Amino acid sequence: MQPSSLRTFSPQQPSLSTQRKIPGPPGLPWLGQLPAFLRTKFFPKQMLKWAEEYDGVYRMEIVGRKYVVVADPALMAPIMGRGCPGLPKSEGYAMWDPVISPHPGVQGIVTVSENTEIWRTVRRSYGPAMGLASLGRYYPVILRCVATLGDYLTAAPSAPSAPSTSASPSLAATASSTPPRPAAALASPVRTPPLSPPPPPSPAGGSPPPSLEINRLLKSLSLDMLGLTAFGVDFGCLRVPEQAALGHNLERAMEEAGARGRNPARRLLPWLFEGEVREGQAAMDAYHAAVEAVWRDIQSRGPPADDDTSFAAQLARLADPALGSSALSDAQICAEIATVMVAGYETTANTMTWLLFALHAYPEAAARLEEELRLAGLIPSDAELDGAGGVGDPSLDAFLSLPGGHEAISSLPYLDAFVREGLRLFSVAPNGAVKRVPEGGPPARIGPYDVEPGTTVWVPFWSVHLSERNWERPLEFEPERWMNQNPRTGFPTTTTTTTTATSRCPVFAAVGAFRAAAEGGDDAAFSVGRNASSSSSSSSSSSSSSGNSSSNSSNSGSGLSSSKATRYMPFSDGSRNCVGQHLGMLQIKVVLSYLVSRFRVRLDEQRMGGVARTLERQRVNLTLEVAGGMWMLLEPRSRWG
Ligand code: HEM
Repeated sequence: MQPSSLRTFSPQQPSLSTQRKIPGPPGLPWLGQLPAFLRTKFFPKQMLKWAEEYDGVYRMEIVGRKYVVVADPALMAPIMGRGCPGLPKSEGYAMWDPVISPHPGVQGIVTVSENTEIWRTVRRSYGPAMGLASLGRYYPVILRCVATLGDYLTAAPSAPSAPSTSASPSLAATASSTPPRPAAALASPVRTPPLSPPPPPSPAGGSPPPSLEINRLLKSLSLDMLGLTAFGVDFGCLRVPEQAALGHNLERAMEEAGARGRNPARRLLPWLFEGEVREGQAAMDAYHAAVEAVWRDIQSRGPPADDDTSFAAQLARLADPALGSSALSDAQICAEIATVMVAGYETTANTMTWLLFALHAYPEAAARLEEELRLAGLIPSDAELDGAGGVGDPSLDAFLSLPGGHEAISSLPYLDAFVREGLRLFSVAPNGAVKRVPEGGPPARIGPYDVEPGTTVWVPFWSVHLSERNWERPLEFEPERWMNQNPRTGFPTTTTTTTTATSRCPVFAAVGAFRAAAEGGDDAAFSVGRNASSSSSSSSSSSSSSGNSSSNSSNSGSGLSSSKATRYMPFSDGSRNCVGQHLGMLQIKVVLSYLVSRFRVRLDEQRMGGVARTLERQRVNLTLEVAGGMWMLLEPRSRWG
């Protein structure tokens, strides 16, 4: 089947169809497709199979609940809220609330269903802290963290939070303007973290590097980066093993909340589950204590300076009593801190993990990336390594002396393509976005369909990113495909050949007409019934509210410039897209390029059973990970590491 970007559809006005006309897999009465979900080990694959079978839109029912699943790029806008308010999020997100806050009813911006006034206020305030213009302030902090990981991996003296005793003379220059705070009492350890011990120093040309569970290390790195960039707090997860308990508590808390969401008996009859629920609750309590400690730390700094638009400063402003009734309470601010940690922790760490895996699994792409980094001067030459005389970190120096700094790194074309392709093939949020058509209102119009109130509308990113109807060779890792693709929509930046769609029935013909309209940017095709005449949250729905102005403007110059179709949404899309996407991308690019600069990265084939076996071990709680961790060998490029 051809990718939809290559199709032409007749632009006839489609006739509306009811939800019942949407095809879907057979299911049992009331249970619906539940047995199929329970049978499958990795349900994103099952959903992808159905997306292929039913041409991108299908209907499901699970325990009496109605779902419409959409993987068709042309139908996304009215769901996600691109150029229109979009649908509210499913109330199902509330299952994560016990992690976000110990206070019933207090939510963070990621779980709140409607785009409420608080959501708008918070989101708007994050703009200056998380937008592209703010990235410069975070770059040295990110470098500091990744250099600490590099030192840890080579068992060199770890890069401390006090730059003066740094292993690298140039690390001192990376001190941020806001000095990081020590993390005393932040972690409240509940579980002992099984961090891989640092490998013993390897003599030059000596024995092969030891195997390391890299995902755990990258999770610690991710928390350290979040702590320093977002809150100005040094969690020290990489340096101080006990501090890594913060990540463990967060994961355990998420696991417990997920288990309670799937099985309400766990909440109602906790004694049935022996110590598990108690242990899960203890992890949640410890996590909340850590979050409160972060907030106390931010408060202890006093009112932020006028020109301070850091994330911590913006949080402090949200709580300013001068805002009167609009000021957020301590509980609400803590919920926002907890939210940002939930949202930015595993997503970033697991993406970095899959990208390191990609270096091994796709050696040609890895070689091209290495070549680009070498040409940019980011992989020190042998002469530079020898000249370093074993002092400091030549890789870090190369990054620090790169003209253009973080902007130069962000715009390396192959690195960008490599990361984007990784975010597609290893969709770290495979479940995607889950929305709903509100009860008691009109149906939502999605493409040619009227979708009934009370229906859950599910956009699984795994299906969107890996469907054969959306992409050519979707299961191949081809960074090259990004060389002429709009980074936001995933569609080619030049108009390409077109073919005729196969229409299996009149409903599909109607869908086809909507696709044509989507690719032509016909707004009329995207009105969502319930909101067509409402302006309720439209003012805040554009990504500019998060300072993501470049996201929208990146369409310009594209052959699909006015298009609302999108087949690429690792950071979601529309009004509820990711606030931290620019920061996340920068972290990922710096970490990946730094590790390539300093190490040769290989999978521990023996332990992981090879590339295919590793892929078979993909699993998902909230994010895509590998069961049992990712064991890898990182061989220093030189004896200095
Ligand atoms: C590779 C890294 C990341 C990926 C792939 C990612 C992906 C996503 C996705 C898919 C959503 C939408 C979730 C949903 O609607 O169910 C989201 C929302 C969000 N993300 Fe990220 N994220 C990443 C990093 C970060 C970072 C580093 C931060 C913060 C520092 C962050 C903060 C948020 C917040 C606050 C939201 C909620 C926005 C709202 O609902 O208005 N994310 N992210």
